[in-house]
Amino acid sequence: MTEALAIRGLSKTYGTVRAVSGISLSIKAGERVALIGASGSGKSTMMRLASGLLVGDADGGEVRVFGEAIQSNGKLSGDARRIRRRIGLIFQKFNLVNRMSVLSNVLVGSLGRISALRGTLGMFEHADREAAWLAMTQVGIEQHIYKRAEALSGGQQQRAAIARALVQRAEIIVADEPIASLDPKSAKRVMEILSKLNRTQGITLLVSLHQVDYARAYFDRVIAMRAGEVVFDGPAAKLTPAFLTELYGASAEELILPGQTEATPVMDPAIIDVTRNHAAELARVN
Ligand SMILES: Nc1ncnc2c1ncn2[C@@H]1O[C@H](COP(=O)(O)OP(=O)(O)OP(=O)(O)O)[C@@H](O)[C@H]1O
Repeated sequence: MTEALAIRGLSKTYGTVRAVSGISLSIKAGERVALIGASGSGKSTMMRLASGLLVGDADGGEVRVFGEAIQSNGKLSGDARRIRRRIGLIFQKFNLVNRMSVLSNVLVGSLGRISALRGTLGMFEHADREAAWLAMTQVGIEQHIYKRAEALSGGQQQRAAIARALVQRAEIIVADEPIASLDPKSAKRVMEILSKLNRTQGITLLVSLHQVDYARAYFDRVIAMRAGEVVFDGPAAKLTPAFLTELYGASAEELILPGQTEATPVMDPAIIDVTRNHAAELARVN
């Protein structure tokens, strides 16, 4: 089976903090993989490295997306932008441009495919708009098409972000704590949509979660991180409370008891960069 994501010997150090330490893993096309770990275990860093939003240390690590190196030896590939189009990025804080319509936000997904001129003039073709409409119906937000993104609930905004990834024709969705800011009902809906996209369209999923219950309910395979390393990679069913306590000691509580440690909604520089790019692209097309 095709390898969607191949990570070999990847590390990332911030000053004296070893955020990711020599990770190697492989995710096959069509797999759904949850990434769990206590706060600070390296999940976000790993996902940014995997998506080419961040480069690893210059000591031999490599990330391949569908066979193409997006980064190696601490350097981003010259083709990183093109390769990254195969990855749909979903963040905890949705990353929509608030003052733009839901439609415009979803159409951003097609910007990588159309010419710069058409993008600049906002000349989306009928097919682009149709794809945006279809994606919005798939996630159930078509009735909000002309509303500003900021007028939507958190769950609806996250679904708009998923629709944008669909318009982008993402083959793998890398979602960094996509449900951490949502109420349980909205969280369940988002997880069901991601799961359905995996089943019906074969979209590969790599999703980080704070709550192991969701990992067990929606994923076949779970990768658990601790202090920058992979400490478990196997079936979700194995993650019993006793096993989690063995892996994490007292920190297991934040994974076992949902809602105990809501992640702080701080935007980091990489995410701000992505938002800025979307905003600049949207400003050009509107
Ligand atoms: N930009 C940065 N500068 C310095 N240190 C960082 C930076 N980003 C992450 N770190 C550190 O790297 C380690 C891993 O952080 P990371 O955000 O990847 O963990 P996480 O598992 O995603 O945590 P959380 O669940 O709280 O989001 C932590 O010790 C963190 O403080």
